Amino acid sequence: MKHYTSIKDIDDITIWIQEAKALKRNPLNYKELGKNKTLGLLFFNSSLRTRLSTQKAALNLGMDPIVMNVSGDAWGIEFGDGTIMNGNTAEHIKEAAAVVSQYCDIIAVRAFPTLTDKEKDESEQVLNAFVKYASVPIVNMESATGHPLQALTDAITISEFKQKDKPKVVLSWAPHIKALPHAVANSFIQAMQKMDVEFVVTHPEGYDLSPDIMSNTKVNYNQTEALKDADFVYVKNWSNYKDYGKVTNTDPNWMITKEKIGDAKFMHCLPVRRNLIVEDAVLDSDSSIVIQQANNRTYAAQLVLKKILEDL
Ligand SMILES: NCCC[C@H](NC(=O)CCC(=O)O)C(=O)O
Ligand SMILES: NC(=O)OP(=O)(O)O
Repeated sequence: MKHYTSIKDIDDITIWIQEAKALKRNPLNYKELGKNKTLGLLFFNSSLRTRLSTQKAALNLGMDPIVMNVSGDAWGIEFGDGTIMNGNTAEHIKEAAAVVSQYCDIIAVRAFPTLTDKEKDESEQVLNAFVKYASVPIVNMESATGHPLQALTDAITISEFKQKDKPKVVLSWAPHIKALPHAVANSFIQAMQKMDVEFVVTHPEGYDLSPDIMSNTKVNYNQTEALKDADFVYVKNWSNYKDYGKVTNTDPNWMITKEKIGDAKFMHCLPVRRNLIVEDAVLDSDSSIVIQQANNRTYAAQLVLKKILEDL
């Protein structure tokens, strides 16, 4: 594999899940594979899990990770083509990506959307500029429209915890005070489309996600109906997609409660705001598998890095 930028880079999710589980059983089996190889992690946004689990994955493979908070610490990077750079940006992505490529064998990038410029976000300006101007493979650590390391993690976690061949998985929107990206929901939907699951998405009317992502995925605007007989309830807030990046609904009735999820397992990518997205009673119960889910971030990242290293 060259780059890992979206769920579309997964050729066979069933095989990938088996491979990730094998890495989890023996995480140090490929300690020689990444020897003397450097992974550069570039963060334009905050992170706890991605930052640590991707480094952990690299270390398990014998790689040397180096990390930079690009926003704030680096020079402001210009992404526009032909821009007269007399504003706040000091160097162009053409130089920045070419330079970093000389220090790193693989570059991983986190760059959230603007949530104000839909066209720019959907063009994946930052991620695609790295793909275009870097001379080494690029890994998406959450971009404007996708979080494929998270969604691979989620697929592995569902496979581990499922009690039946074809579990029912529900993606439910939940309220939040801030405008959040669509990336986690987008990639989760794309991963579930590749899995053998009964899948339904529930959210308030008007909060429909991109039709390109949804394709013919089932939507039910009635959360109670959607959650019926669920085995996994995956919860995520996202801002309005049509009224782009706006928070047009904060209805607390969409919060996930113990009563609502019943016997289902609760999943969330984290960080999660307690008693806004989900009540304490869920997170503090055995229904919640968010900690085990976050653990799998390491093995999802390790599998992706292993596949790229093998093709270097
Ligand atoms: N990487 C996992 C989620 C990252 C981001 N969440 C956030 O920004 C939450 C921030 C807050 O709760 O203030 C998102 O939704 O895409
Ligand atoms: N789930 C996730 O990506 O967490 P971080 O934002 O903390 O990396």
